[in-house]
Parts: sequence; C-alpha cells; structure tokens
Amino acid sequence: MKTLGQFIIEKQADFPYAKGELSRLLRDIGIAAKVVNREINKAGLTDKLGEVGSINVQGEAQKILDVYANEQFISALSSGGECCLVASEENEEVVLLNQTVSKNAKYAVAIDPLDGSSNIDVNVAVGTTFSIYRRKSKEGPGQLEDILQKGTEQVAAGYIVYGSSTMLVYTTGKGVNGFTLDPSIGEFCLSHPEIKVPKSGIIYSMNEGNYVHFPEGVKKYIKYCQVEDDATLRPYTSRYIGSMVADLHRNLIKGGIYIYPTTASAPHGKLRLVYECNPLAFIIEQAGGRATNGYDRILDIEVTEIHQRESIFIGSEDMVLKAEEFMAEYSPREISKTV
Ligand SMILES: O=P(O)(O)OC[C@H]1O[C@](O)(COP(=O)(O)O)[C@@H](O)[C@@H]1O
Ligand SMILES: [Mg+2]
Ligand SMILES: [Mg+2]
Repeated sequence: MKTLGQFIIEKQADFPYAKGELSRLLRDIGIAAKVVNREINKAGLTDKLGEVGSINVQGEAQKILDVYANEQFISALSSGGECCLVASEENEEVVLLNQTVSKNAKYAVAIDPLDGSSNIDVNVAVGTTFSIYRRKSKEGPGQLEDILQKGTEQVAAGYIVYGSSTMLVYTTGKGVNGFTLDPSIGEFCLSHPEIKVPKSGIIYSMNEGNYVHFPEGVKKYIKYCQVEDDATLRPYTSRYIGSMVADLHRNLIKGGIYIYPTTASAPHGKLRLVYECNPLAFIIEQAGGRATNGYDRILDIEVTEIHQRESIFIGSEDMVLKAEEFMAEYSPREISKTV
C-alpha cells in the first residue's frame, strides 16, 4: 500500500528541477484535509453544524464548517512555508501568508474550503477543491497577479471528497490519481491509480429545478437525455447531489456530465472559475474528459477577478460535445447574451 506522501516523493522524479516545494505543499493540503475530515465526521457532536451568522463575499450565509475548513487550510499552508498567498471562496480579498515562514514561497493557492455547503448539515457528501500556481511576482509578499492566471497555468489541482469514504484526488499534469483515507493509520493511501473518465456515460447531473431559466440549448439537451423522441434508446439517468465535487467525482468514475449553466439568477453561471471550475477542469481533462462553458475551454478563459463566475459543462468527452452541439444550435453565443 502506497501512502500519498510516498507517492508524491516518488513522482517528484517526474520533474527534474523539482526541489520538493510542491511536494511539501501537497503534503500540507493532505494534513489540513485530515483535520477537516475529522471534524466533518463528528460535526453533529461538536456544535459544528449550522451557520456562524456572517455572510461571505458571494452573499451566502457562512456555515460553521465553511469557516473552520477555511482556517485549517490557510493555517496548514501558512505553517508549511511553500505558499505565498491564498485565494479562498470565504475571503473577499487574497490572504497573504506569514512573511517570515513563506518569504521565498514559490506557489499561490486557490481553495474552496468546503464545497456543497448546503449539504453539510444533512450529512450528504461535501468536498474541498484546490488549485496551485507558480507565482509570477518575485519573492516577498504575494501579489494578486499570482492567482489571476488562466487555468492552463495550474501546476497542480485536486479535490477532497468527504463521502462514505474520504478521498483526495489530484493531478500535476501527468494523469490523475486517487487516494482513500485509511482512518486506522490516518494516511491517504493510493486506491485509484491513473483514473480515466469513461468517454461516455448515462448520467446527467444538473439542478433541474432551474429548468425554466436554462438556456434553450440545455433544455434541448435534457430532453435528448430523457430520450423524448426515441423510446427504444437506452435511457439516461439523472443524478444531482448538489455538491459539485461529489457530482464530479461520481461522473469521473462512472462517466457522466455535470452542467451548471447560466440561469436568470446567475447570468454568468453560479460556480467560481478560479477555485471551482479551473481545478475540476484540470482534473477532468487529465482523466481524458472535457470541460467548457458550453462554447470555450474552461482552462483557456481569462481570469480577471478571484470570485468571477462561469457556466460549466464538464465530464465525459462525448457527452460534453453533445451538449455543446445543442448549445451551438439553440443558444448560439450572440443570442444567449441577450436572452
Ligand atoms: O443549489 P444549487 O443552485 O443547485 O447549487 C449547488 C452547487 O453550488 C455549490 O454548492 C457551490 O459551492 P459552495 O457550496 O462551495 O458554495 C456546488 O457545490 C453545487 O454543485
Ligand atoms: Mg463550492
Ligand atoms: Mg464552498
């Protein structure tokens, strides 16, 4: 059995100039994930359910575990010394890390400390996402430019899913590997080597409660999946957990598509490009899948703000291509801007 730490060190050889900084940074993320996992597992017993009473920059009521997870990841990255700044869903501005420890830190990290917050109080799978960039600014305090980079510039990305088991899945641009937390030894162990997403699948995943506000192209794609016009075809099946990381993870393993398009209440989409769309798009592409906003590749989209939102079509290549066909036909870009 290979632990995450052993695997990271072993894979360091893939990067001839590596000095271990990225390995140590991934280690720090693994440590914070274990601490957060411990609290999530017993949240009902430790008053960690419910809201803290504050509203974050997204206008969402912050959950106690949103704030707790945020603090744990920022403190692990801060004491680890390999990260100069963090952009987080829970902080309006970037967080500059302790200058003494991180003076020469080479990396900047974006995180969604707790993804699927609406599910945390009801014991449904939630997640954490992380996206790692090499800083652009010279040493000293990190700069906004270090994190406002296109998704193509990510040097590593991944997520943790806190589900029936807890898994950490990540890529450094050389394939995707999954590690399951073995609570008896407190280690993430390699359980899913070289994950490849099936080219196609039968699962479509979106909040159909927003159906009437969806672009016409998405409505038509849903009807296509519901095989409205040919009952002989094998039916697709709808699955929606409401935690993007958990929906993405299921589709990564079984094949499927997750769509969060523009809606009337979210004209630019709901999900955030920097710490939700980009890390998951890097993972899915490295596993052989596809991630676009219905038109453009997510990883090529210009990043201008840390909390910028984007619509997302992500998952099995054939399914995303099919959905894009419907977008091109029924919601060609020009029209979709006005409707
Ligand atoms: O309730 P909706 O509109 O379907 O949105 C659910 C989506 O929003 C999210 O919860 C947003 O993430 P956060 O919970 O981190 O804010 C995604 O995980 C999920 O896929
Ligand atoms: Mg999220
Ligand atoms: Mg969140």
